[in-house]
Amino acid sequence: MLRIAVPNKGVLSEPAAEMLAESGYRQRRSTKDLAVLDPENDTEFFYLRPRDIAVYVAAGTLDVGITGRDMLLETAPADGEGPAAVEVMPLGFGHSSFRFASPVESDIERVDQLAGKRIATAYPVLLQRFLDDAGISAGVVKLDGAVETACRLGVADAVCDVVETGTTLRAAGLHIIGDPVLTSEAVLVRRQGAEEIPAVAQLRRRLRGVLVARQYVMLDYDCPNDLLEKATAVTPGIEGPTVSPLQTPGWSAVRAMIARTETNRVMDELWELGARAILVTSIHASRI
Ligand SMILES: Nc1ncnc2c1ncn2[C@@H]1O[C@H](COP(=O)(O)OP(=O)(O)OP(=O)(O)O)[C@@H](O)[C@H]1O
Ligand SMILES: O=P(O)(O)OC[C@H]1O[C@H](OP(=O)(O)OP(=O)(O)O)[C@H](O)[C@@H]1O
Ligand SMILES: [Mg+2]
Repeated sequence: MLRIAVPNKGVLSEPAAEMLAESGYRQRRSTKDLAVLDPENDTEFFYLRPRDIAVYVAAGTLDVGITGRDMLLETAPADGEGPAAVEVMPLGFGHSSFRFASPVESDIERVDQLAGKRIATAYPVLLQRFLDDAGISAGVVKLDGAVETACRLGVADAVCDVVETGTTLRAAGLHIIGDPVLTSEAVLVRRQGAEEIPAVAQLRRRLRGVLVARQYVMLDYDCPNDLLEKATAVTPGIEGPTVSPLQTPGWSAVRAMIARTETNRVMDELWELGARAILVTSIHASRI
């Protein structure tokens, strides 16, 4: 039986469950359910705090889990201090960055000016590791959340926090300083050194299938044979485009996957080249 940890709350919770459902697994009906059995896939899901997921996976109690890269690194044991969980694959949602910010009216504008200051964060391990690597000595104020308010209330001079749109920072009168300490997204994790069991390999293929279906579209077009070389260079596909003869002499039909974000640019380019009947369709599911 495969045992999978899924975030029970927070921004990662819904998209993680959605991705698993799209991958053909049964998911919980109510947000109060703590576990769900999926007998058809011989799998059990456990709904846990995203911050705790890597801990269960590292201990070997659960085979794999979905959590944020930042949370995985925050809970990782120091080198040689017990088993760790490691990232297996990024899942394409829950993007954020972990960054420093200071009050707009303060004189802290660069990371090196954080020396001797108090920095509030909900990720003290990540922050301390960064400060050690950068050779900056500063005070770390550990908070549980709503970190942005710490400066206004006088417990910190700056913060190091998760930023997505930056709205929360701006509303708190803070501005970003320096480059991101870390860029994060939801990731699949498993125990370091764990042998790949067939059920995990299948889960990964299914998740990758969903990622491909979300990131790519299928493109079909008709093309004069003398333009085929140029046209297929624009649409190389993943393993090469399918080219089949059309009944109209001198023309071929081409089929290839392209990145969803490139759709209109590629269609315009093909049209300019002389391709016609250019059609785009969504991919419902895939195994690549
Ligand atoms: N806009 C966002 N706000 C917060 N976290 C985000 C955002 N976008 C992505 N994430 C990611 O989600 C995870 C944080 O999840 P969550 O907010 O559930 O945890 P938490 O803040 O510790 O818990 P809680 O808010 O319930 O106290 C991190 O991996 C973070 O990088
Ligand atoms: O850049 P933004 O799009 O504004 O998003 C980032 C904010 O969202 C998160 O808070 P959350 O809602 O998880 O509350 P918390 O701080 O209490 O955990 C995070 O800690 C930031 O405060
Ligand atoms: Mg939060």
